[in-house]
Amino acid sequence: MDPHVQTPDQPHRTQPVSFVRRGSRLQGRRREAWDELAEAFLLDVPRVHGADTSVAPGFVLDVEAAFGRSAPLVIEVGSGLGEAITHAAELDPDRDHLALEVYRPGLAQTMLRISQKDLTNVRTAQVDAAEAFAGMIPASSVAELWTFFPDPWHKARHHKRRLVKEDYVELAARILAPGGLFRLATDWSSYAVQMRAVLDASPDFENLHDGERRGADSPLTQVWESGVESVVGGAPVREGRDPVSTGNTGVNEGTDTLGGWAPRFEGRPLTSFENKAIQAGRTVFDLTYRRR
Ligand SMILES: C[S@@+](CC[C@H](N)C(=O)[O-])C[C@H]1O[C@@H](n2cnc3c(N)ncnc32)[C@H](O)[C@@H]1O
Repeated sequence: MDPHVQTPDQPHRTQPVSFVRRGSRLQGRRREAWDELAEAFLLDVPRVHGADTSVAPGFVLDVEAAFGRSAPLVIEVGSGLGEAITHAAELDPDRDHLALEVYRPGLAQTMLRISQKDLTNVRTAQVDAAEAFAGMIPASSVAELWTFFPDPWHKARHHKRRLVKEDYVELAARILAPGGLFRLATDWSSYAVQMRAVLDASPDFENLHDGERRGADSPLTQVWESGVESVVGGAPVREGRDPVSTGNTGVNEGTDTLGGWAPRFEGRPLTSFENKAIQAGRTVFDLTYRRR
Protein backbone atom coordinates (compact mmCIF):
# COMPACT_ATOMS: atom_id res chain seq x y z
CA MET A 1 0.00 0.00 0.00
CA ASP A 2 1.21 3.55 -0.77
CA PRO A 3 2.25 4.94 2.64
CA HIS A 4 1.43 8.47 1.49
CA VAL A 5 -2.28 7.81 1.15
CA GLN A 6 -4.52 7.57 4.19
CA THR A 7 -6.51 4.47 4.87
CA PRO A 8 -10.19 4.70 5.86
CA ASP A 9 -10.43 4.90 9.61
CA GLN A 10 -14.09 4.95 10.50
CA PRO A 11 -15.03 1.31 11.25
CA HIS A 12 -13.79 1.26 14.86
CA ARG A 13 -15.82 4.34 15.79
CA THR A 14 -19.38 4.60 17.01
CA GLN A 15 -19.50 8.40 17.49
CA PRO A 16 -19.40 10.94 14.63
CA VAL A 17 -15.96 12.53 14.29
CA SER A 18 -15.07 16.21 13.94
CA PHE A 19 -13.24 15.85 10.64
CA VAL A 20 -13.74 14.64 7.11
CA ARG A 21 -11.21 12.98 4.93
CA ARG A 22 -9.83 15.56 2.56
CA GLY A 23 -6.84 15.79 0.23
CA SER A 24 -4.67 13.40 2.17
CA ARG A 25 -2.28 12.51 -0.65
CA LEU A 26 1.19 13.91 -0.13
CA GLN A 27 3.03 15.39 -3.04
CA GLY A 28 6.30 17.13 -3.81
CA ARG A 29 8.09 18.77 -0.92
CA ARG A 30 5.53 17.58 1.64
CA ARG A 31 5.96 14.00 0.54
CA GLU A 32 9.72 14.29 0.85
CA ALA A 33 9.32 15.98 4.25
CA TRP A 34 7.22 13.07 5.48
CA ASP A 35 9.81 10.55 4.33
CA GLU A 36 12.76 12.48 5.73
CA LEU A 37 11.38 13.92 8.94
CA ALA A 38 8.72 11.56 10.26
CA GLU A 39 11.20 9.40 12.11
CA ALA A 40 12.41 12.39 14.14
CA PHE A 41 9.21 14.39 14.59
CA LEU A 42 6.16 12.16 14.08
CA LEU A 43 5.14 9.92 16.97
CA ASP A 44 4.65 6.29 16.16
CA VAL A 45 1.12 5.52 17.39
CA PRO A 46 -0.19 1.93 17.48
CA ARG A 47 -3.52 1.76 15.62
CA VAL A 48 -6.81 -0.07 15.64
CA HIS A 49 -6.85 -2.30 12.52
CA GLY A 50 -4.30 0.03 10.86
CA ALA A 51 -6.89 2.87 10.85
CA ASP A 52 -4.64 5.86 10.54
CA THR A 53 -6.01 8.42 13.00
CA SER A 54 -6.92 5.84 15.64
CA VAL A 55 -5.11 4.95 18.87
CA ALA A 56 -4.88 1.33 19.98
CA PRO A 57 -6.63 0.85 23.34
CA GLY A 58 -4.15 0.68 26.20
CA PHE A 59 -1.45 2.74 24.47
CA VAL A 60 -0.07 5.46 26.73
CA LEU A 61 2.53 7.87 25.38
CA ASP A 62 5.84 8.02 27.24
CA VAL A 63 6.12 11.80 27.03
CA GLU A 64 9.64 11.99 28.46
CA ALA A 65 10.89 9.40 26.01
CA ALA A 66 9.17 11.19 23.11
CA PHE A 67 10.94 14.49 23.86
CA GLY A 68 14.09 13.10 25.46
CA ARG A 69 13.62 15.22 28.57
CA SER A 70 11.10 16.27 31.21
CA ALA A 71 9.50 19.70 30.61
CA PRO A 72 6.06 21.35 30.78
CA LEU A 73 3.94 20.15 27.88
CA VAL A 74 1.79 22.26 25.52
CA ILE A 75 -0.63 20.41 23.22
CA GLU A 76 -2.30 21.97 20.20
CA VAL A 77 -5.29 20.20 18.70
CA GLY A 78 -5.98 20.75 15.02
CA SER A 79 -2.60 22.38 14.47
CA GLY A 80 -3.24 22.79 10.73
CA LEU A 81 -0.05 23.86 8.99
CA GLY A 82 1.82 24.16 12.30
CA GLU A 83 2.11 27.95 12.35
CA ALA A 84 1.07 28.44 15.99
CA ILE A 85 2.84 25.48 17.58
CA THR A 86 6.20 26.09 15.90
CA HIS A 87 5.99 29.80 16.72
CA ALA A 88 5.37 28.94 20.38
CA ALA A 89 8.13 26.33 20.46
CA GLU A 90 10.62 28.82 19.08
CA LEU A 91 9.71 31.45 21.69
CA ASP A 92 9.62 28.98 24.56
CA PRO A 93 12.47 26.46 24.33
CA ASP A 94 11.89 25.35 27.94
CA ARG A 95 8.51 23.82 27.14
CA ASP A 96 7.70 20.83 24.95
CA HIS A 97 5.03 21.10 22.25
CA LEU A 98 2.87 18.39 20.75
CA ALA A 99 0.78 18.99 17.61
CA LEU A 100 -2.22 16.68 17.18
CA GLU A 101 -3.72 16.76 13.69
CA VAL A 102 -5.56 14.35 11.41
CA TYR A 103 -4.66 16.12 8.15
CA ARG A 104 -1.55 14.56 6.74
CA PRO A 105 -0.39 17.42 4.45
CA GLY A 106 -0.69 19.75 7.47
CA LEU A 107 1.53 17.45 9.52
CA ALA A 108 4.09 17.29 6.70
CA GLN A 109 4.11 21.10 6.54
CA THR A 110 4.50 21.27 10.34
CA MET A 111 7.50 18.93 10.19
CA LEU A 112 9.04 21.13 7.49
CA ARG A 113 8.68 24.13 9.77
CA ILE A 114 10.21 22.24 12.71
CA SER A 115 13.18 21.29 10.62
CA GLN A 116 13.59 24.75 9.02
CA LYS A 117 13.55 26.39 12.44
CA ASP A 118 15.81 23.69 13.90
CA LEU A 119 13.42 23.04 16.78
CA THR A 120 14.03 20.17 19.17
CA ASN A 121 10.95 20.72 21.36
CA VAL A 122 8.10 19.86 18.96
CA ARG A 123 6.59 16.50 18.07
CA THR A 124 3.56 15.73 15.93
CA ALA A 125 1.05 12.91 15.89
CA GLN A 126 -1.54 11.94 13.34
CA VAL A 127 -4.44 11.20 15.66
CA ASP A 128 -8.03 12.09 16.37
CA ALA A 129 -7.43 14.27 19.44
CA ALA A 130 -10.53 13.04 21.24
CA GLU A 131 -9.27 9.48 20.94
CA ALA A 132 -5.78 10.51 22.08
CA PHE A 133 -7.13 12.35 25.14
CA ALA A 134 -9.01 9.25 26.25
CA GLY A 135 -5.87 7.20 26.87
CA MET A 136 -2.73 8.01 24.90
CA ILE A 137 -2.06 11.32 26.70
CA PRO A 138 -1.26 10.59 30.36
CA ALA A 139 -3.66 12.00 32.95
CA SER A 140 -2.73 15.42 34.42
CA SER A 141 0.32 15.67 32.16
CA VAL A 142 -0.47 18.85 30.19
CA ALA A 143 0.38 22.43 31.17
CA GLU A 144 -1.54 24.08 28.31
CA LEU A 145 -4.07 22.80 25.83
CA TRP A 146 -4.95 24.81 22.73
CA THR A 147 -7.85 24.39 20.32
CA PHE A 148 -7.82 27.21 17.80
CA PHE A 149 -10.41 27.52 15.04
CA PRO A 150 -11.88 24.02 15.15
CA ASP A 151 -14.11 23.22 12.17
CA PRO A 152 -17.44 25.04 12.76
CA TRP A 153 -19.92 22.49 11.37
CA HIS A 154 -22.62 25.12 10.76
CA LYS A 155 -25.69 23.07 10.04
CA ALA A 156 -27.71 22.11 13.12
CA ARG A 157 -27.73 18.46 12.07
CA HIS A 158 -23.91 18.56 12.00
CA HIS A 159 -23.44 20.17 15.41
CA LYS A 160 -22.82 16.72 16.88
CA ARG A 161 -19.58 16.68 14.88
CA ARG A 162 -18.21 19.76 16.63
CA LEU A 163 -15.08 18.92 18.55
CA VAL A 164 -15.62 21.18 21.57
CA LYS A 165 -18.57 19.64 23.37
CA GLU A 166 -19.16 18.03 26.73
CA ASP A 167 -17.18 14.84 26.19
CA TYR A 168 -14.19 16.75 24.79
CA VAL A 169 -14.19 19.06 27.81
CA GLU A 170 -14.29 16.06 30.16
CA LEU A 171 -11.32 14.54 28.34
CA ALA A 172 -9.48 17.87 28.42
CA ALA A 173 -9.97 17.92 32.20
CA ARG A 174 -8.46 14.45 32.36
CA ILE A 175 -5.19 15.39 30.64
CA LEU A 176 -4.67 18.91 32.03
CA ALA A 177 -2.66 19.27 35.24
CA PRO A 178 -4.36 21.22 38.05
CA GLY A 179 -3.84 24.91 37.24
CA GLY A 180 -3.26 24.08 33.57
CA LEU A 181 -4.74 26.37 30.92
CA PHE A 182 -7.23 25.54 28.20
CA ARG A 183 -7.14 28.17 25.44
CA LEU A 184 -9.68 28.25 22.63
CA ALA A 185 -10.50 30.49 19.71
CA THR A 186 -13.16 30.51 17.04
CA ASP A 187 -14.38 32.91 14.38
CA TRP A 188 -18.01 31.74 14.53
CA SER A 189 -20.39 33.17 17.13
CA SER A 190 -22.53 30.08 17.57
CA TYR A 191 -19.48 27.93 18.25
CA ALA A 192 -18.15 30.58 20.64
CA VAL A 193 -21.42 30.39 22.56
CA GLN A 194 -21.23 26.59 22.62
CA MET A 195 -17.61 26.59 23.84
CA ARG A 196 -18.40 29.02 26.63
CA ALA A 197 -21.53 27.10 27.64
CA VAL A 198 -19.87 23.68 27.93
CA LEU A 199 -16.85 25.05 29.76
CA ASP A 200 -18.91 27.18 32.15
CA ALA A 201 -21.01 24.09 32.93
CA SER A 202 -17.95 21.99 33.74
CA PRO A 203 -17.03 21.74 37.45
CA ASP A 204 -13.42 21.18 36.36
CA PHE A 205 -12.79 24.59 34.81
CA GLU A 206 -12.92 28.26 35.76
CA ASN A 207 -13.00 31.10 33.28
CA LEU A 208 -9.97 33.34 33.74
CA HIS A 209 -11.99 36.27 32.36
CA ASP A 210 -15.32 35.52 33.95
CA GLY A 211 -17.81 38.33 33.33
CA GLU A 212 -15.37 40.46 31.35
CA ARG A 213 -16.34 42.13 28.06
CA ARG A 214 -20.11 41.78 28.42
CA GLY A 215 -23.06 43.85 27.28
CA ALA A 216 -22.15 46.46 24.70
CA ASP A 217 -18.43 45.58 25.10
CA SER A 218 -18.96 41.95 24.18
CA PRO A 219 -17.77 40.88 20.75
CA LEU A 220 -20.80 38.62 20.72
CA THR A 221 -23.22 41.51 21.19
CA GLN A 222 -21.49 43.28 18.33
CA VAL A 223 -21.82 40.28 16.01
CA TRP A 224 -25.44 39.73 17.04
CA GLU A 225 -26.24 43.39 16.40
CA SER A 226 -24.76 43.15 12.93
CA GLY A 227 -27.08 40.18 12.31
CA VAL A 228 -24.58 38.78 9.86
CA GLU A 229 -21.69 36.58 10.77
CA SER A 230 -19.51 37.53 7.94
CA VAL A 231 -19.46 40.70 5.91
CA VAL A 232 -17.29 41.73 3.01
CA GLY A 233 -17.92 45.16 1.56
CA GLY A 234 -21.35 45.18 3.18
CA ALA A 235 -22.47 41.91 1.63
CA PRO A 236 -22.81 38.65 3.51
CA VAL A 237 -20.24 36.05 2.61
CA ARG A 238 -21.85 32.99 1.14
CA GLU A 239 -21.01 29.56 2.48
CA GLY A 240 -22.42 27.17 -0.05
CA ARG A 241 -25.66 28.86 -1.15
CA ASP A 242 -26.84 30.68 1.96
CA PRO A 243 -25.43 33.72 3.67
CA VAL A 244 -24.20 32.73 7.11
CA SER A 245 -26.24 34.97 9.34
CA THR A 246 -26.10 34.77 13.12
CA GLY A 247 -29.71 33.62 12.93
CA ASN A 248 -28.58 30.62 10.91
CA THR A 249 -25.62 29.74 13.06
CA GLY A 250 -27.30 29.66 16.45
CA VAL A 251 -28.90 31.67 19.22
CA ASN A 252 -29.27 35.37 18.55
CA GLU A 253 -30.26 36.96 21.78
CA GLY A 254 -29.52 40.62 21.21
CA THR A 255 -27.19 41.40 24.10
CA ASP A 256 -24.57 39.12 25.57
CA THR A 257 -24.96 39.65 29.30
CA LEU A 258 -22.47 36.93 30.28
CA GLY A 259 -19.24 38.02 28.61
CA GLY A 260 -16.19 36.05 29.72
CA TRP A 261 -14.19 36.62 26.53
CA ALA A 262 -10.42 36.62 26.86
CA PRO A 263 -8.19 39.15 25.16
CA ARG A 264 -6.57 37.82 22.02
CA PHE A 265 -3.96 35.27 23.11
CA GLU A 266 -0.69 37.02 22.42
CA GLY A 267 1.11 33.71 21.88
CA ARG A 268 -1.09 32.95 18.88
CA PRO A 269 0.40 34.20 15.61
CA LEU A 270 -1.97 35.27 12.85
CA THR A 271 -2.30 32.04 10.89
CA SER A 272 -3.32 32.08 7.25
CA PHE A 273 -6.59 30.54 8.41
CA GLU A 274 -7.36 33.29 10.93
CA ASN A 275 -6.27 35.93 8.46
CA LYS A 276 -8.86 34.70 5.95
CA ALA A 277 -11.55 34.90 8.61
CA ILE A 278 -10.59 38.47 9.46
CA GLN A 279 -10.44 39.44 5.79
CA ALA A 280 -13.96 38.07 5.48
CA GLY A 281 -15.02 40.43 8.25
CA ARG A 282 -15.52 37.86 10.99
CA THR A 283 -14.91 38.47 14.69
CA VAL A 284 -12.52 36.24 16.58
CA PHE A 285 -13.56 35.00 20.03
CA ASP A 286 -10.90 33.91 22.52
CA LEU A 287 -11.57 31.95 25.72
CA THR A 288 -9.15 30.90 28.48
CA TYR A 289 -10.11 28.47 31.24
CA ARG A 290 -8.05 27.09 34.10
CA ARG A 291 -8.21 23.50 35.27
CA ARG A 292 -9.26 23.52 38.92
C1 LIG B 1 -10.23 25.02 10.55
S1 LIG B 1 -8.73 24.21 10.76
C2 LIG B 1 -7.76 25.31 11.79
C3 LIG B 1 -6.28 24.99 11.75
C4 LIG B 1 -5.38 25.83 12.68
N1 LIG B 1 -5.77 25.66 14.07
C5 LIG B 1 -5.34 27.28 12.31
O1 LIG B 1 -5.82 28.10 13.08
O2 LIG B 1 -4.83 27.58 11.22
C6 LIG B 1 -9.18 22.89 11.87
C7 LIG B 1 -8.15 21.77 11.89
O3 LIG B 1 -8.53 20.81 12.88
C8 LIG B 1 -8.22 19.52 12.39
N2 LIG B 1 -9.04 18.56 13.15
C9 LIG B 1 -10.40 18.42 13.08
N3 LIG B 1 -10.82 17.47 13.94
C10 LIG B 1 -9.69 17.00 14.57
C11 LIG B 1 -9.48 15.98 15.55
N4 LIG B 1 -10.51 15.28 16.06
N5 LIG B 1 -8.23 15.74 15.97
C12 LIG B 1 -7.18 16.45 15.45
N6 LIG B 1 -7.33 17.42 14.51
C13 LIG B 1 -8.57 17.69 14.07
C14 LIG B 1 -8.54 19.62 10.92
O4 LIG B 1 -7.87 18.62 10.16
C15 LIG B 1 -8.04 21.02 10.58
O5 LIG B 1 -6.69 21.01 10.17
